[in-house]
Amino acid sequence: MVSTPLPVPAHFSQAQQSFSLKKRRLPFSSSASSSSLSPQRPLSRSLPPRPPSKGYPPLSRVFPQRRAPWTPLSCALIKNPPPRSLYDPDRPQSFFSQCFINLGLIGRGSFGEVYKVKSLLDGRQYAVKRAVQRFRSQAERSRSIKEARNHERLHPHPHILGFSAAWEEGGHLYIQTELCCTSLLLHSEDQPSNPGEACAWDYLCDLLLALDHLHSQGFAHLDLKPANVFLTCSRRLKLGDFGLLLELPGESEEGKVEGREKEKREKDDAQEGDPRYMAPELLRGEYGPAADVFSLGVSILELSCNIEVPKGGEGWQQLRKGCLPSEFTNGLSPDLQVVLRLMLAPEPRDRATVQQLLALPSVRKHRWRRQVSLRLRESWLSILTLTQFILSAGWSFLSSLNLPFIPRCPSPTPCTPPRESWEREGDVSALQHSAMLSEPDTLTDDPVFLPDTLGLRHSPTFTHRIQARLSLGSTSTPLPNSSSLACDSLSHTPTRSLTHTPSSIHSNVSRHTLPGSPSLSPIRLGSPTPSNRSADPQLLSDSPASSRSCRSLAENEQRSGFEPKNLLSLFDETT
Ligand SMILES: Nc1ncnc2c1ncn2[C@@H]1O[C@H](COP(=O)(O)OP(=O)(O)OP(=O)(O)O)[C@@H](O)[C@H]1O
Repeated sequence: MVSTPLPVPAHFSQAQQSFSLKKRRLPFSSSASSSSLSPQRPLSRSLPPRPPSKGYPPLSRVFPQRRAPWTPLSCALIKNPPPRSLYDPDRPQSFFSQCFINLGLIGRGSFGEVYKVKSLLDGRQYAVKRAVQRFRSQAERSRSIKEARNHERLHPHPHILGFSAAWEEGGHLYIQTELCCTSLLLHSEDQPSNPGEACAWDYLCDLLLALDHLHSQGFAHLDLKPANVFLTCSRRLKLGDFGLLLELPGESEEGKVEGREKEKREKDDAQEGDPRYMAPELLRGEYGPAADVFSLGVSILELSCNIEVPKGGEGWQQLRKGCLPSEFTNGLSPDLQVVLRLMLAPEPRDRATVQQLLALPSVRKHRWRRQVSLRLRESWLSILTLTQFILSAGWSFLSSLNLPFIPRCPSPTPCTPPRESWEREGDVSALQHSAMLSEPDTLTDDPVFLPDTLGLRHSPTFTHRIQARLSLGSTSTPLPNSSSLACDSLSHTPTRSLTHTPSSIHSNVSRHTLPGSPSLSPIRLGSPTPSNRSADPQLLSDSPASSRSCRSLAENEQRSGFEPKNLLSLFDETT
């Protein structure tokens, strides 16, 4: 009997037809300038476009707007709010500005921006994901809260991204999690060559342990893919992004009935994950832990064979019928091929469970090796960090003694930076200045969240979701550049529409300014009124206050060691 091909969702229509070798990410500098939004990139990382906005809270131009209050969303934060000495709601600064030092933007996804921060509560570094869009409906708000609460409910595990807190402020959702180095997708694309089978076994062992923990707690992830897996500095894998997490029905009879109702509600709510990693039974509405095993199988196939997995077409159908691309998998060891077949069985009941996979002799052997190498690497890293700390503490102690035989660090000689970096510096300072000079709007965004422009790494799904949104399904529309996208998604008021070119690392402009950045009081930008003249140093000379701030600006610029020289002054100096 000829089996009917599986129905293909509408958004699969622009899919790659088959398997192809993975394209390597360009070196960082060039990829930053050419931007990850290059139209040549394969259409391989998209998810269905988000539903259109159903409305937006009205803003009054007549009555002053008040910042929407800070609302803790995670249970831990509700029970233990930060002490008033750290966060005082009566102060004009946001909760984020009062409790964290923003160390910079580390990534941008379709849903939010991720910042590296230092918590002022415990002095440790975290990642804070901030939704770029305000909640547009109550349903969206409930979904986001559910994501945060579900993540919080997962007990800590060495292979699950640690959750710290979630809150809402100014209509934006914030989720504070453990800080990692990068995502598995970015890491594998950054490798100069195929990471090989040994790495694939490591990834498999870590992720099987993560899934085992998740499934034993009664959850299914439903969106497992390399972009949702993070790597720590010791190369330990952590499963993250619990946006589609599904709670499975309980074991007891009572629990089963209640669970089935809950499951039905959850399923009605459930969204589709990335089509490339999606298990075939999800299209029939059968959600369960087996779907995670299939997605893990596709991820390991992708990583071990270094291929782009198709998101539709014949290749997609074949993979869901249990046919692996032999031209790629023939190079793998028989053990890994067996494991892949067990994970990619078309029917969920034929598919191996996580427990069965963990019990396989080949997996047990690699698991043991992986544990040893992880422990060694983590111990080595701890020793390095400790040594570094002791050395720097010792050095600062010796320097404070002013001993004659301790050489002083020579102050950096000012040099003329290459032209490109002037331009970038100029862009950044323009950005910083515009942020510092603009009056903090009670409703608009906190200036700590200025858009980063260069060095910013969009999460791979971001580009394609934006493209999907822009072209509404047509791939022919060329993508705008990243700066215009940043403006598009981030500017809420005309004064904030930034027309700069991609520029350097996002910097922190809050009450916690980074060392060397000028600390100016907020002044509105716009036409040259007395209050905004400080934006232009030439206009400053006539007011004492403004000349003071100009001087401090100039001093700061000198301190930073970059002072563009013109050719005439260089000529004067030499003659
Ligand atoms: N905890 C973290 N530690 C380090 N980097 C992170 C962390 N969380 C996210 N990132 C970085 O930020 C980028 C964007 O994050 P993320 O993918 O979670 O956003 P998103 O909006 O959920 O994206 P999408 O929904 O498109 O997957 C990632 O590619 C990753 O590089």
